[in-house]
Amino acid sequence: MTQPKSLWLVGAGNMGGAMLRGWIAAGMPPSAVTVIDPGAPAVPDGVRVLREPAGGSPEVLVLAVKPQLLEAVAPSLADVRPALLLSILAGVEEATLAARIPAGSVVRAMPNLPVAIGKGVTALHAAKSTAAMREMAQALVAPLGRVEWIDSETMFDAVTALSGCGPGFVFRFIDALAAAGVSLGLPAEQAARLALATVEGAAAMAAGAGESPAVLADRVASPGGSTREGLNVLDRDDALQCLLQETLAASRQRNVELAASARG
Ligand SMILES: NC(=O)C1=CN([C@@H]2O[C@H](COP(=O)(O)OP(=O)(O)OC[C@H]3O[C@@H](n4cnc5c(N)ncnc54)[C@H](O)[C@@H]3O)[C@@H](O)[C@H]2O)C=CC1
Ligand SMILES: O=C(O)[C@@H]1CCC=N1
Repeated sequence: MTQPKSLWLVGAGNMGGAMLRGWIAAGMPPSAVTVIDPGAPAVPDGVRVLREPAGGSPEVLVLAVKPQLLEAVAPSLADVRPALLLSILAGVEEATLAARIPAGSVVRAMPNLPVAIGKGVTALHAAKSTAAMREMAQALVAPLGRVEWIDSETMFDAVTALSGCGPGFVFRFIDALAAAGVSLGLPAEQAARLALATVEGAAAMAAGAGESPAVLADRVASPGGSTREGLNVLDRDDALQCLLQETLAASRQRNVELAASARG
């Protein structure tokens, strides 16, 4: 990996912390990283933690605070001149970021929580970045899992809804699968183990298979069998499809609102 000489992580909560764990596990030297977070988060050994910037500029600044905090945080970064600003703020556009933080290049990123274990997805977009800083951004997130460049920033809110928020929806599905098992009489703890292992195995199989998930689903559903009966419930009036469309549309709409309020 092309290591940045210095990286500031502004905000090391759930997502910033997950990226930091992923980077350190992938071999980034802790001494290259400074976390700036007044919440005094727990960080890997050797990572410096400051409550606020204390002068100087890093090569890479990763912005990982809540989108609603951009206005409050930006003044403390007004004199910081990173070569690359990598923002993971949901909804907040590159132009909004560039107007507040004087970085050489701005790259927008949308990671998801499994980056902590190197199994995440990170979407990237950069309208005005130099090629070198695009490469730096890509090299930075590559050890965290899959990387996808998004052609148009207008698609970023949709990507955020799908892969950024997606783990939340999958975690909820695992719980719902287990609860449905409990409703059939299974003990709760056993149902939870069965649901989790089933999703883990099915996802790993789908990731490694040459066939689509639709073909794999048909392979589970032997004609006249019980899986088909269950799939008929999910497919009736496109019930599952409609539910997920509504789910992603609601998430995307929230990102649109966050972008509008960050624009000011
Ligand atoms: N949680 C997730 O799965 C994902 C989150 N994101 C984005 O990541 C960003 C952070 O979200 P979470 O980590 O979930 O939130 P969080 O609330 O867990 O973390 C935010 C962190 O910012 C810190 N903070 C507050 N004020 C600060 C300041 N003035 N300077 C520096 N740090 C400050 C807090 O102490 C906290 O540690 C958001 O913009 C969100 O859109 C993006 C993809 C996925
Ligand atoms: O829900 C949130 O605010 C963030 C954005 C993407 C995933 N989590």
